[in-house]
Amino acid sequence: MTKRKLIAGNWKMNGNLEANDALVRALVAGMKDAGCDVAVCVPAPYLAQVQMLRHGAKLELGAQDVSQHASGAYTGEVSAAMLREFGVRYAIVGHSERRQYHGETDALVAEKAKAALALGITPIVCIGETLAEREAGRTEEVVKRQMAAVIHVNGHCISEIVVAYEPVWAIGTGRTATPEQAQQVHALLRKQLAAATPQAERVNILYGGSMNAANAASLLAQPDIDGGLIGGASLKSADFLQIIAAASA
Ligand SMILES: O=C[C@H](O)COP(=O)(O)O
Repeated sequence: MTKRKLIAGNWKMNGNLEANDALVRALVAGMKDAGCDVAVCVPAPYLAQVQMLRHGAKLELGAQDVSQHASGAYTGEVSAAMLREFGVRYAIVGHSERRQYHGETDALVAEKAKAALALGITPIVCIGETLAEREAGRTEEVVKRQMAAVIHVNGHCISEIVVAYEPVWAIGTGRTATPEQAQQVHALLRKQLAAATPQAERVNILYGGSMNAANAASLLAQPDIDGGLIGGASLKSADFLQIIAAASA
């Protein structure tokens, strides 16, 4: 049986009550026949709103981050248990924007993935090299290091995660990795997972970085690209629905 692809929207710090309402209603109406899994990762204050709007639909709910701590004096943090109360199925961890602007390290990202898994939330673990790292020929070394940290901490349940390969130079820039460039890294990650678990084929490895309605089909046709983590294009229902359609084909 072929694995279902996963299309996850990452709204980042965008949205408001009115715009979210229109977007989610359009998605729920337009994705009735989706042949892939679909999620939207929304800002924490809107989890309750989107949970209510998606009621009864196949649209899954995701968070954009999760604390590595279970509870306690950690001002500003949101725990996996809290996310669970709002029906959250996925939590992005280690997005490059959090690594870059919030100093998140490989070790912290691995702990966040562990905290999510402990509460039955699937972490979408983001990894990817910067432009400088790619140009220095360090792509393989960087993505392997980021992946290894997550495998090290989550060894026995590593097949339960989702991986998102997001080359930093492709995020929000309109400069997409070619299908071949992305496939090359995805294959490498699959191999690394296979060394850690006999169930590496189960793991959805998503591509992220300027994926849009026009380029989704060619990226998703690659053997190791099992879906997408979509930023900008997930804010427009028509574009996001076209990507969902491409992943359903
Ligand atoms: O999480 C999503 C990625 O950062 C991709 O964002 P983008 O589709 O706007 O390039």
